[in-house]
Amino acid sequence: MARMYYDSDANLDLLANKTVAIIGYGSQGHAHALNLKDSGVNVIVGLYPGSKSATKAKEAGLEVYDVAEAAQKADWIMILLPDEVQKSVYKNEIEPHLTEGKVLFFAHGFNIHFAQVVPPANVDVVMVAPKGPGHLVRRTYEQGEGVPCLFAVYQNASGQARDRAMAYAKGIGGTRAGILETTFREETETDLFGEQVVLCGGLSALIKSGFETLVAAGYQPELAYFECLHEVKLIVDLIVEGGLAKMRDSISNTAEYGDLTRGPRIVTDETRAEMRKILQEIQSGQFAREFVLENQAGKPGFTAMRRREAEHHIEEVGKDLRAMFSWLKKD
Ligand SMILES: NC(=O)C1=CN([C@@H]2O[C@H](COP(=O)(O)OP(=O)(O)OC[C@H]3O[C@@H](n4cnc5c(N)ncnc54)[C@H](OP(=O)(O)O)[C@@H]3O)[C@@H](O)[C@H]2O)C=CC1
Ligand SMILES: CC[C@](O)(C(C)=O)C(=O)O
Repeated sequence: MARMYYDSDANLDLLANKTVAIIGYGSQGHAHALNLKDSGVNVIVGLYPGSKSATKAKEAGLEVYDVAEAAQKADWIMILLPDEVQKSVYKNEIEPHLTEGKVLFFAHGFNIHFAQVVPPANVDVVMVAPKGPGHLVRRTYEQGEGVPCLFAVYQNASGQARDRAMAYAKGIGGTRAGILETTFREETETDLFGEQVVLCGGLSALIKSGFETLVAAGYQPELAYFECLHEVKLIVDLIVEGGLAKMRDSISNTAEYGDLTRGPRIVTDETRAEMRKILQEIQSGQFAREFVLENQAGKPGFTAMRRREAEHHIEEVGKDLRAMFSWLKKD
C-alpha cells in the first residue's frame, strides 16, 4: 500500500528565507501564491506585461514582476502556466536564471516527461500536483483543510529535492489532506488518462448523451438537466466520502438495482478497448504530439470544438436554470 505523508512529515522551515516565484496566476497559480503567503512564505508572482491576472495578484497584495525578473529574484520557481506555453516561456525567460541551487517546480509532469522542457543539471526539478482544481486548493486551505497532492523528484541536484517538494506541498495545504509520492511519468500518464477517459472527457460525453436521449424522447430539457447533470455532484460527493458503497447505501433500492443491472451495459467491452487505446496514445506520446502541434498551429480545431460545445443545448438550459439557483456559489 502506498504511503501518504502528512503535516508532521514535512518541514516548512526549508522555505524560511527563500523567495518563491509563482509563474502564472490562474486556477493553480492564485491558489499556490495565496496559500504559501498565508503559510508565511515570501511569494512573488511572474506574469507577462499586460496580463489580466496581474491586476488580481496585485489586489491580493502580491508583488508582480515580468517572468524573467521573477525567475531571477527567486530561489524556488513554480511554473503554473498553461502546459502549451511552458516550453517557450521557460526557454526565453526562466532558463537563463536557473543558477546553481535553485529549484524548479511543476504541478503536472507533461513538459518534463515529453521533453518540452529540458532543465540544466545544476537545479532540483520536482513536482507538487494538487489532485483538484485550483479554486478548491484555495477554498479548502481557507477552511483549514487541503487538497491531496502528488509529489515527485525528477532531478536531485542538492540532495534535498524530496524534502523541498514535501515542504512546498505543506505550504499550499497539501499535507493537511495527505500527499503521495510518484514519478513524473506516472503522474503525467495517469493524469491525462483520468481527464480524458473519466473525469472530463468520459463524464461530459456521458452527461450529454443522457441529456440528448431524454430530450429526443420528448421529455422537458429542464428535467433532463437535473437527472443527467445536476445530480452528478450529489452522487459523486457520496462516492468520494465513502466509496461506491456509501452512495449505494444512500440511494433507493430501485436506483441501486438499476445501477447494478444497467450500468455494465453502458461501459461495454468496446468501451474498455477504447480506454486501452487512449492509454496507449498517451504512453506513446501520440496525444502529446497532437496537442503540441495543435497549439503551434494556433488551436484551429480546439477553438472550433470549444465553440460547438458552448452552443450545446444542455449549456443553454443549464445557464437559465442556474440563474434561478440563489444558493449556488458563483466564482
Ligand atoms: N487547472 C487545474 O486545476 C490544474 C492544473 N494543473 C497544472 O497547473 C499548471 C497551470 O494550469 P492552470 O492553473 O489551469 O492555468 P491557467 O490557464 O488557469 O492560468 C495560466 C496563468 O498563466 C498566465 N499566462 C498565460 N500565458 C502566459 C505567458 N506567456 N507568460 C506569463 N504568464 C502567462 C495567465 O495569465 P492571463 O490569464 O492574464 O493570460 C494565467 O495567469 C498546468 O501545468 C496544469 O497542467 C495541475 C493540476 C490541476
Ligand atoms: C481533472 C482535471 C485536472 O487534471 C485536475 C483539476 O486535476 C486538470 O489538469 O485541470
